[in-house]
Amino acid sequence: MRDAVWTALKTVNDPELHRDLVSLGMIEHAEVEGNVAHVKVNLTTPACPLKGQIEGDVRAAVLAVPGIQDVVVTFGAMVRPPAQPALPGVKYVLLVGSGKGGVGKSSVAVNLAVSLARDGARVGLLDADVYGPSVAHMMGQGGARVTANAERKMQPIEAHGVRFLSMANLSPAGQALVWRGPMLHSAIQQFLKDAAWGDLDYLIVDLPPGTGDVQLSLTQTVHVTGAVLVTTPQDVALIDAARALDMFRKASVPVLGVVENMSYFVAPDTGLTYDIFGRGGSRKLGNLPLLGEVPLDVEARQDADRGLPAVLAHPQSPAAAALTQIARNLAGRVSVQALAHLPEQLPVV
Ligand SMILES: Nc1ncnc2c1ncn2[C@@H]1O[C@H](COP(=O)(O)OP(=O)(O)OP(=O)(O)O)[C@@H](O)[C@H]1O
Repeated sequence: MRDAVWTALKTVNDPELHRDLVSLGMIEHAEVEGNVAHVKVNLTTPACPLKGQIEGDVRAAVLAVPGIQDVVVTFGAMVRPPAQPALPGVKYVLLVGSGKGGVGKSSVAVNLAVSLARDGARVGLLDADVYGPSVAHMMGQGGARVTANAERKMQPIEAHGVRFLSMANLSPAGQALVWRGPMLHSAIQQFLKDAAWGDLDYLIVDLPPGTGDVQLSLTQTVHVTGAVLVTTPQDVALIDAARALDMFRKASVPVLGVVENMSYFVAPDTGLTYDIFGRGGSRKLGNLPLLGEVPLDVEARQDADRGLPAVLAHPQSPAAAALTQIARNLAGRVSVQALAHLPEQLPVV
């Protein structure tokens, strides 16, 4: 019966990778006790967006095996290392960029990082928005100071399950940075290479808005896995987003998808929906996967101001639910991209 269960599992495909779970090395074990099958599936990311579907497909396939009365499906997860790690110990570097300022790029970066960590991934967050570093405040750590460890490396600050570094925790509050390109380049290098990030599945990088020195520095310093483009749906934002898209393409950074922020607003008193900036506008950016639409949300803004990311403070709110799903969709896209060129048979992890 055990063999029949394995044969049944070979008919279940990962919905995104379009290959069966056995050849993908995702079945950690499949045993039969009496008439109950116990199957452990090792996902390619703890933030798997299709866990429910995989569970349903496994159950259906195994229950079809004659003699099996019940199936217990458990899950583990290990983010597979890419062929080329981004940095020593860091599997994937994901840039969060925008064309225009103020479209919610930092809010998205913070909530993506916290959401992936909540799902069980090891996550770092680098605030590379050196001119307007807001990540520290949004993480509730505006007053914290970065220290050096025994090896004289910068020690990331830990908050909400995420390790992060921001210029805001290095320079005195309220002081402007007046830096030229080469200084910025070395600051970014230090943040990436002279910091004790430890082992990370994902390092999320909040870029400054627009197309400039920092973006270039980053793509020259590490192997970037991909970028997420945040935009609001109105034409003036989309024009700048298209420019950012072009920059990523020229730097050979794959754009993993678009987040449409401030997509719509649901009035709390009437429940009526208002498309203030023109919902769905980000589809004009062409054939990019839409990772999700985040509504305008007063609570999410208040949460950001008091340093508690919305996915933690109000996880059930529509904005937080959208951000959680976006984080999972992104993790799914990273797995797909990383595992796109698979050998025929992968070892079980
Ligand atoms: N969906 C949303 N609903 C309500 N407020 C939001 C939403 N997204 C972002 N905000 C608020 O809008 C403001 C700007 O957001 P944020 O700082 O994330 O933008 P940004 O694109 O990173 O800006 P910058 O150009 O400074 O880098 C913040 O006060 C944030 O809390």
